[in-house]
Amino acid sequence: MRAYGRRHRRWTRRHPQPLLLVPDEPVLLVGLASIARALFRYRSEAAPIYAGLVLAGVGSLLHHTHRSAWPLVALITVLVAVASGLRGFPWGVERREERAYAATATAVAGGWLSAATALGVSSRPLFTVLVLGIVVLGIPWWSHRRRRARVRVDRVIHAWPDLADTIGLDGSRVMSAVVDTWGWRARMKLKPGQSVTDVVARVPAIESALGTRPGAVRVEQDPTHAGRCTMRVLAVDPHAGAIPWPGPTATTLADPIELGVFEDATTVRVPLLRRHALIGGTTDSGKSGVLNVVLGNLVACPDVVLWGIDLKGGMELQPWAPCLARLATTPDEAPRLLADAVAVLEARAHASSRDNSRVWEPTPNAPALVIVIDEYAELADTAPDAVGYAESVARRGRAVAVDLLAATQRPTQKAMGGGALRSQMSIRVCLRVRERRDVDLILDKGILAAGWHAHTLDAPGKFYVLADGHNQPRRARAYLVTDDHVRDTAVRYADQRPELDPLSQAAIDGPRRALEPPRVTSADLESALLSALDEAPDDGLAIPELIKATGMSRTWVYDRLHALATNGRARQVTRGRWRA
Ligand SMILES: Nc1ncnc2c1ncn2[C@@H]1O[C@H](COP(=O)(O)OP(=O)(O)OP(=O)(O)O)[C@@H](O)[C@H]1O
Repeated sequence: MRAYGRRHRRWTRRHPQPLLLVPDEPVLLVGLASIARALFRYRSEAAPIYAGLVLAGVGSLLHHTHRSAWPLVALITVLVAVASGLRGFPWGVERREERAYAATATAVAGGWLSAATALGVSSRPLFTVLVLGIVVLGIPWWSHRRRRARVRVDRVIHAWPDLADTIGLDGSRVMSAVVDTWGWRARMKLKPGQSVTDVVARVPAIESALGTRPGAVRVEQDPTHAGRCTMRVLAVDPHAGAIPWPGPTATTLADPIELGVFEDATTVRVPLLRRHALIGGTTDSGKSGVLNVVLGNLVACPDVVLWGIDLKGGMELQPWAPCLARLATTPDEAPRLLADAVAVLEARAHASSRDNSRVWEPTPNAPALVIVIDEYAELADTAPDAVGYAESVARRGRAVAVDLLAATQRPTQKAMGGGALRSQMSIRVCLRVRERRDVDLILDKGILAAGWHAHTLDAPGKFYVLADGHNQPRRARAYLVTDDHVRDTAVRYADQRPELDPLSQAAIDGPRRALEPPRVTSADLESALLSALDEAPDDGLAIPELIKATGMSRTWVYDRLHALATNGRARQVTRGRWRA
């Protein structure tokens, strides 16, 4: 018997028989049901045809029942087309190109319906126009990337219960999904007892089931619920090509600046208020690109006055000139500009201590002052007088909202003042560097060993950022701001730039000071310590961080902290950690 079974199995393997399904339902019903299922499944692809059929049906009905209503149909068409073009209403589209498409499609469809109401669907040119309209308007619809992505995601969500069974996450559910530029993200609810660790362990299986490239799926825990997580699916590698700048997103200096995107397609957001920034990288690494992203945002902020120093003859900053209140392009102008910045910060510091206010809150009437320096090493070489002022601004400017934004190709010890300037720069952006040791010079000592491998960055605009909230080595790519973007943005905001407040302007207009390198007074150092304590996180700053912020010795820092603690201006949060 067993031998017969074996022979039979072998025979059926060699001579496979067609599978004969015997449905319980009548064949016609089963056939209709599968057609209906297919029509429903491909509803997005077939939408232009369905829309054409609906138009033909409604047109025919209106022609027979309300032939004289065609002007009303035409009027409604105009109103809806205008609303879709301006607001995306009622189609729920936001992007400009999508709104334009919606308005055109509405106008064509409504125009055709008005004509069909008056003349009848079968009148000769109308039928041809309908078919042509379906084909012509269907082409952008069928090729639209976001629509296709949305359909793919819908299908994945639909098929998820089966996929989840296959990959060992049975019982998990996709609650919602959103399509974006890089792919899509879904909120998932796990079966009781499952955790995000189970999902992370199955990421390769998920990638295989979804048919993505390896590394395309990331999973993040929902911070409010242990049984929920977000699954991010990257359809394209965000760093594969240049990423177009979406335009300014900041409307005040208090808004973080969006510099670009990390490898997992999350946006790089960096807060600039009361912080100095250093951008370093070898030639053609994209330093001016990063400066342009920052400037493109700052020109849109009505609470920032911008000054620029560009000793490469204004090559980089000149296009922003309509938005810069001052631009120094020679070794003579640069120290004068920085000396004026020091005068502004001194006047503000004096006013703040008189009014007993600790920090300068930028507003359009009392704006912050941001000084952008392209190629800082050039400044150190050709205008050494300016360096003392720049360091003074770096040390004392934060509390009074006078900030530096410096780019440098050669982050030499000399240019960086032996690290004194760098230590004041709490935002550091490191693009591609030629030598490994430059990573330590731009970012921080020992950081190369911690995985910040900027020497391996392989395309312009790629960078690492070290700043508040960015303490891990994650590769990012800056948005690409084209020359046209720069020109358009500069023209757009040129008329909206604020002026310095009267106090700061008076400090500049006052008697000209001799260009001596500023002396560092104990009041300066104390204000640097106070501003560091003011900006300290809730758990305070450690003594080495305060030593770095002031450039002073441990003993000096301890002495001042105890004196400030006695006056109630500083407190020890935990052992060895202080804040205001
Ligand atoms: N974010 C970016 N994405 C893609 N390409 C970029 C990006 N930033 C810059 N580039 C390209 O890299 C090239 C050099 O950029 P950029 O001028 O900003 O470099 P740089 O470091 O300022 O150079 P230099 O040291 O000579 O001033 C340009 O051709 C630019 O188009």
